[in-house]
Amino acid sequence: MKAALIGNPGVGKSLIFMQLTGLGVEVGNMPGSSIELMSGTVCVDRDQKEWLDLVDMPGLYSLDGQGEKEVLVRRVLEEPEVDALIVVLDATRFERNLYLLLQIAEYRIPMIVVVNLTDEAIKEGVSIDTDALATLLGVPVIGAAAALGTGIDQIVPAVMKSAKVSTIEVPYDHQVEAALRSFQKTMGIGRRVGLQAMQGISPDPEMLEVTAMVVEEIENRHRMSVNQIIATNRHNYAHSLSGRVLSTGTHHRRFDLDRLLTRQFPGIPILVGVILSMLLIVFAIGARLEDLIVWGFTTYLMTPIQGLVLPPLVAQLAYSVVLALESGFGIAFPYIFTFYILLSILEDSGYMTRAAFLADRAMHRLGMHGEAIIPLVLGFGCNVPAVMGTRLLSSRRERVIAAFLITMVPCSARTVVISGIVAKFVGVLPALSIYLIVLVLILLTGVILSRVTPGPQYGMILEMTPLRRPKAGMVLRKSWLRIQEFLVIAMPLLLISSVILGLLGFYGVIAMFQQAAIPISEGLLGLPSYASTALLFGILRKEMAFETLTVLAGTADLITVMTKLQLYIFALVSTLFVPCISTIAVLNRELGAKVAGLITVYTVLLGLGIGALIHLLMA
Ligand SMILES: Nc1nc2c(ncn2[C@@H]2O[C@H](COP(=O)(O)OP(=O)(O)OP(=O)(O)O)[C@@H](O)[C@H]2O)c(=O)[nH]1
Ligand SMILES: [Mg+2]
Repeated sequence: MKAALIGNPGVGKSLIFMQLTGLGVEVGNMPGSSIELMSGTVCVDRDQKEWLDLVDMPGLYSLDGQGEKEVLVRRVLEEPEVDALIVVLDATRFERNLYLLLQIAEYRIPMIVVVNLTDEAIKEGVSIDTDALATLLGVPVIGAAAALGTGIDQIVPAVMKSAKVSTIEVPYDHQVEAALRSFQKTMGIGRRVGLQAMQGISPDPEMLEVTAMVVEEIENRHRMSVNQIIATNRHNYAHSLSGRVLSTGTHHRRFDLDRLLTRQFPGIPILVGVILSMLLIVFAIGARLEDLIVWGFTTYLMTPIQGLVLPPLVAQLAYSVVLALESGFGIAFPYIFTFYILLSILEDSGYMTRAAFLADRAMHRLGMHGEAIIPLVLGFGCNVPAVMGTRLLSSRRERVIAAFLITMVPCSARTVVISGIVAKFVGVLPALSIYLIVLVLILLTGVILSRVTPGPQYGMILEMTPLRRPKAGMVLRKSWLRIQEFLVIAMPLLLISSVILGLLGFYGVIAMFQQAAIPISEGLLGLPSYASTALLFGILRKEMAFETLTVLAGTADLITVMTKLQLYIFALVSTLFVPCISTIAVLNRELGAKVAGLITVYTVLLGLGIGALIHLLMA
């Protein structure tokens, strides 16, 4: 048996999925945490070997529309394998959640309803009569608070035993109803298919042609689009249903934190403060952890290996492997993990949506909406999931712009380079100035792109998720999940490329490259010639630029072999210069080779250009 979780964004579908299957998925207090289907199994009865296949779907506000998520979810609903739906509703946004439920009911798939977030609702003085709702809908209704684990144990038994097709039906405008009846009679098509066809959603061009004529007639009479008529009917019905089951008590609002966070003042200074403190914490904690892990690696692995007498090629290979492990675990891990923890706290507290709200105006200048700030901020962690996160944006135009800007955002690996080289040897202020330069370049690039990128702009619906106290277990779990992704994607790549580059070095190919690149490294940027090799390694994983530089310079105390200006330029260029291989791969997958190629060329030119400019001005 197969069941799918469906509902608005941020209602707790992924949390319920996780609790039922024990599998880790992204849970976040911001819209669009899930963008892909995720499936797992739940053991219903061990003795009878009974299993329930469960699918977690991305959240959406409506099933109409041609967005990627809508198309994806509709496809699942049309699959004959889906035996039951678990419709998850947010008790604190009940009426709007019912709107989607009414649409889901039109698919006539057996379902159960979970009214989640009842703990939040109680705080707001809202209560929902689940029995009355069950009677109105004709399906089982479970009250739940997934974060506390209440109600979760009733879900699977209800799905297995009592899921039913809901009896609820929206009464539409009588002309729409008449049209639906005539479609049924003449073409034998059901209510849901007819409604969708009237809204232009159908795989059958003939049907669209027939419905288009009817639609035109209705629209002429109502002076309103059929989409609007249908949506209004649903809204009104959801409103009346909600009125019959929801009651509000008096609720006292304490201190209104939201007003502080979402106004230009003091919202913007707070936002800047939050981002700055995040960076400083990552610098500080990451550096401590890094010292500790690198020390361990050197003492227990590197030194013993160097002590062994091995054939040169074997020694080189062993060295490459240890180097990759060290740069993965020792250098990237401490910064990335610290960053992910902070990011998860921000997400779960609900602050991210406040940031998006504040950023909306600025984002419009860049040809995007406020919600684009979410993937952009994710980019500080790792560009790869951030580029995947652009799927939540509504148009390709926005996705292309966002992808361009995301690849410029200093990810945690670049933070490693900046903090390990500049913050450590040059100073904290110069390190922050790199972020400032990058920010200015991102803004300029955004303004230019929004002028030159063709395509329509859409309106935005940004969900203001409630402010909540993040839960430690959840934050750790999510950070761990993300770091696993990093280990799975990045570590193998790091190992392979470290070995390949080690071999290239062994056979003298790198020396040739280094020689050929002297006009750029020494001439254009004023760096030592081996810097070009370090930059080349940086394409694999950004922090490897730093690691390689140390190796080639022959000392971890870089300040003894390079000037402060050289270190600064090196860090700046490697920050801007080409996204890493994994990012290029995901850009290629998400937006095509052309966009991936353009972004790559642009960032190379930008990195070299800015580096050369600073060299010219300061040297
Ligand atoms: N207080 C409270 N918080 C909850 C409850 N259920 C979920 N949450 C929180 O709500 C946020 C959103 O949960 P998710 O499980 O990511 O929601 P989702 O429906 O999968 O969201 P999308 O994937 O964006 O559609 C997370 O911060 C959860 O911890 C609940 O019953 N009570
Ligand atoms: Mg989810």
